[in-house]
Amino acid sequence: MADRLLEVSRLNKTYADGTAALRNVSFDVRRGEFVVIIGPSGAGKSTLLRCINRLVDPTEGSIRFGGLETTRAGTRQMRAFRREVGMIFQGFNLVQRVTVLRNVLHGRLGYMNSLTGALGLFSGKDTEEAKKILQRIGLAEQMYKRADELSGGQQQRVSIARALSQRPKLILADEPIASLDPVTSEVIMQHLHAICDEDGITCLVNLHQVHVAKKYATRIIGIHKGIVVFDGTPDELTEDTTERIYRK
Ligand SMILES: Nc1ncnc2c1ncn2[C@@H]1O[C@H](COP(=O)(O)OP(=O)(O)OP(=O)(O)O)[C@@H](O)[C@H]1O
Repeated sequence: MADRLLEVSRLNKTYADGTAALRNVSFDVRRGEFVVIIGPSGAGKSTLLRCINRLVDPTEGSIRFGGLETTRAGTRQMRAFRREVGMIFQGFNLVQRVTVLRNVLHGRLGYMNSLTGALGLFSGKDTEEAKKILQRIGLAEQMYKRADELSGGQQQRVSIARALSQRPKLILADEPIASLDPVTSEVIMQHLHAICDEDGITCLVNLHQVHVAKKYATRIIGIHKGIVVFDGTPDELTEDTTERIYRK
């Protein structure tokens, strides 16, 4: 189907110590979906996102992104793939000592050659674009501050802005609100959801909070011990199913 962006098929990941983190995971994601992955600690949520962005090598199975089999992609194809996939992490992963604006511009590095990238020679167009993104996410006044001068919620907004500056087709967010208070978490989820919705960006988010998943997801995938045990709409996720996902 043409509107399928991601196809995960019979994915297995067993770590070197024998831990089976993912078992036969299969699902497709259509363009524009906002998918939330839930499951208890250790269920395999991070491993799944890391296999999709190729930070972790799957043991078996296939991951197709826009038709590209990422598990067999060459260097050039991986470079293009990395430009099209934005990552958001629990710990923000910003460069603390540089400005907010420069952190956002780092999203453009995949489009530059290694020399201009290493020297930080961002174009005027990229800089203007980064400023617009910061305005959009409510951080225009902070753009010349160092990243470490910002609150956790502001830093996470910077990391959303950095992902956006890549002009991604897919955003993978690994527990983006796990270290934030409930009010700040809400702000982050609102920004992430609104941006993906407005720009037609597909999003996969790992979350621990079921009520947040139900509020924002167009679709929820529940993982228990490496197995997909639920895949449906927020309305279809009953209390019984939630208990099944989180059972010990
Ligand atoms: N590098 C690794 N080596 C060995 N085992 C690992 C490694 N990374 C994760 N695991 C194990 O794989 C399983 C899945 O872990 P993963 O971090 O993917 O789960 P998770 O659902 O994201 O958990 P959390 O919500 O706590 O982050 C766990 O049993 C974990 O201990």
